[in-house]
Amino acid sequence: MARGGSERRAAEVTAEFDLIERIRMRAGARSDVILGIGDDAALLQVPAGKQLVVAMDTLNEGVHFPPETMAADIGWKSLAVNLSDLSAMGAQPAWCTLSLSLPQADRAWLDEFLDGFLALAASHGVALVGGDTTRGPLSVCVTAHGFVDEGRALRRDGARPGDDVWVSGTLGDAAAALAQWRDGEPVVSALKTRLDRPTPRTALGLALHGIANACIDVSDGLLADLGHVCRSSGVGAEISVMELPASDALLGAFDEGTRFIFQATGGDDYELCFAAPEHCRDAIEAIGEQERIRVTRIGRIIAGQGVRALRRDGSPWAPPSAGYTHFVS
Ligand SMILES: Nc1ncnc2c1ncn2[C@@H]1O[C@H](COP(=O)(O)OP(=O)(O)OP(=O)(O)O)[C@@H](O)[C@H]1O
Ligand SMILES: Cc1ncc(C[n+]2csc(CCOP(=O)(O)O)c2C)c(N)n1
Ligand SMILES: [Mg+2]
Repeated sequence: MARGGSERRAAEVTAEFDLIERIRMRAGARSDVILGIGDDAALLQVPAGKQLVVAMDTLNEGVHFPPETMAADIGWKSLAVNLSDLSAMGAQPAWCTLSLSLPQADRAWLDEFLDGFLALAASHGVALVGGDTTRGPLSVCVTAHGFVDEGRALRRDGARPGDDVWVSGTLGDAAAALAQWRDGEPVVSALKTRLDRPTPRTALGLALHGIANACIDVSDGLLADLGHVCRSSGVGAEISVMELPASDALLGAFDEGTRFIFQATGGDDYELCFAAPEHCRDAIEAIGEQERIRVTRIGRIIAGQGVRALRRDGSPWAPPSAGYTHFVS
């Protein structure tokens, strides 16, 4: 029998607090969380001599992930993209908040979501300190908070002509997985993992202090994101499309022309792109070995403006777009 308005509202109130309680029970603890989930706001202790670094990113169903994405993967990715922003600032992550908009109070979905979210949080020592739970189309908004030594953050505005341009890991896997999904093809599992479970490059970001002059994480696409660094720094850049690092899975699944588009413009990579002086080359290679992460020199910063992508013979390579942009159909 259909329930009346006040009875239905009462059931929804119970459901909301039931969900919040399930989150609170698993949120993780840190000694610098004075007051976590349960009051009007969280109370957090920033260490002396540190600056607080704050990032926020949202994932919307159908925009940031395909509707059939597993709840645990949505959980992982929603935190990963935020930790990726902190890594690009060279920050040590500490806390996060989670705003969940859910079509219905589905406990099983929430538990799986938390499995992914909290596995990544625990691996980075991050405590979930608050959030918001509402009904609406599936949307996940996370903030991540971390620390840097005063004045030491890696920023977008410090690249200088003559710097090398580097990128971590490999590029294009996530975009390739998305293309296979869109085309209704079976998605190669190594590519799908890169789309669903990006790895924040936290240790690399921390190790780049005193080395990188500028840094950004690649979310919209390499050319678009390097473009942000160039604009902020008042410089230009040249990159060699041939030098862009590719995974074996990508090399095995796509021809060169398609692969270059994914790598240079596809986005969803969550690798770090950074500018560093030439004399830091050995140090950067050593960091890559120590952190067991591939680091590849893909070009250089030049005077001027804009990012130019070049083919092997030095001729310009022009992709259909530089990267992902919201509100463009
Ligand atoms: N609605 C908003 N209100 C205030 N600041 C915003 C808003 N949207 C974006 N910003 C700010 O604009 C800057 C650029 O944000 P943007 O989302 O483009 O970068 P990003 O989060 O690093 O990239 P991506 O979202 O692709 O991962 C950031 O400083 C961000 O905090
Ligand atoms: C279903 C589906 N369609 C498209 C994409 C690709 N995509 C969406 S947003 C974005 C940039 C980063 O987002 P933001 O700038 O909002 O942080 C990218 C590369 C996807 N992942 N899933
Ligand atoms: Mg953003």
